[in-house]
Amino acid sequence: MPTVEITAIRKTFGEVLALDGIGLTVQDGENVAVLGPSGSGKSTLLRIIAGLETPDAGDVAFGGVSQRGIPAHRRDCAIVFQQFALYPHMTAMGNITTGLRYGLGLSKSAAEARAREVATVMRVEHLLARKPRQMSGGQRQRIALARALARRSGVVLLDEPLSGLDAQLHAALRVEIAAMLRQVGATALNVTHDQLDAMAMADRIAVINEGKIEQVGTPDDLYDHPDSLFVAGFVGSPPMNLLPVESEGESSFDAVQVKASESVTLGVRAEHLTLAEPAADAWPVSGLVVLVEPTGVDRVVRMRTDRGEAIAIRCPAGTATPAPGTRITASAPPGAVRVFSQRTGRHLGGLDDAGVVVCRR
Ligand SMILES: Nc1ncnc2c1ncn2[C@@H]1O[C@H](COP(=O)(O)OP(=O)(O)OP(=O)(O)O)[C@@H](O)[C@H]1O
Repeated sequence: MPTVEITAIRKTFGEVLALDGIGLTVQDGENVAVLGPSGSGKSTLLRIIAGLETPDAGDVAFGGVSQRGIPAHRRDCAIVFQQFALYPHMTAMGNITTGLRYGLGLSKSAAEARAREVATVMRVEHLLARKPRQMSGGQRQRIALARALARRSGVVLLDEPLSGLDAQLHAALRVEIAAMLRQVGATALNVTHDQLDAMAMADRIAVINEGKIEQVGTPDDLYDHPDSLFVAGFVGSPPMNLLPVESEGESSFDAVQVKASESVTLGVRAEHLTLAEPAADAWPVSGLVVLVEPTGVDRVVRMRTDRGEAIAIRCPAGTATPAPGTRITASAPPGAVRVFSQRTGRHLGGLDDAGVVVCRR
């Protein structure tokens, strides 16, 4: 399967700069999620890779071959859109085979054999004689995916393939799609605004914001080592707790003095805060309990500090949790705290790096 190389892609729509120098390489057989908020440029990037949109600058290459000037229907890629876009008057079999017959030039019997093969893998054989209106949303999406995979393209592009499905189906199909892509070995790009989908499905995630890539990494990289405030606040559920501090100022961590040449923000994950008796070197942060959310696996205690920051603390299930309105103190091991520049939004590397000193008062 081809490697997809995206180099310095720029795209404007009139005044709007949709993509601002995007570079990304997806390895042979790898599944990369492009994760970002609405309007960040995800769909535009996918459409450029598919050849449905032309970039102002930059290039897309499949397996080392530039796709410049190659029309969408001649590129070795299949795309699954958010809207399933099945032909309503055709059966599922017709929907899968049409492209194979008229796009790839397969005979009717060869196209139908291939459709049956992929339908078996997708467990939708029993739906082949049905028309879209006779299927549920999840079934229609499986057929749309089967249609894309039946092309046996080297590159599979998915644009929010799970949106509009109910929560249970969404979670089930997420697992199936990821397994299916692995099975066919396709090089896949999967656009989503849902970080749980990205974390669950992808080998690596490219986080995109305002037309630029913020960070590319494995789900664990992004979670444990966010390069920017944007990634820290976007990846993870709950997202990283963020505590702004003016330069030479005090933070909501009671025991902590920050000495920095610029204003910084301290970040700490909910599971690194504990309500248990703090270790001697731990950093305490106090506030009022707003809400306790049982998640089944554990409980998330929502607290508001005296400075007004919203803090989430993950507590093991079965432990006693404080009632709303109670004043509590949580604490974090200093090593779990990340420091970000407020000016650039970037991670400053470590507590003592880049002119930032964070120490006990
Ligand atoms: N055909 C177009 N004409 C004008 N502006 C466009 C066009 N397509 C996209 N844009 C603009 O480009 C930016 C990126 O849009 P894009 O659809 O790629 O974002 P997205 O991240 O996929 O968003 P969503 O998750 O809401 O689909 C947005 O500001 C959008 O308004």
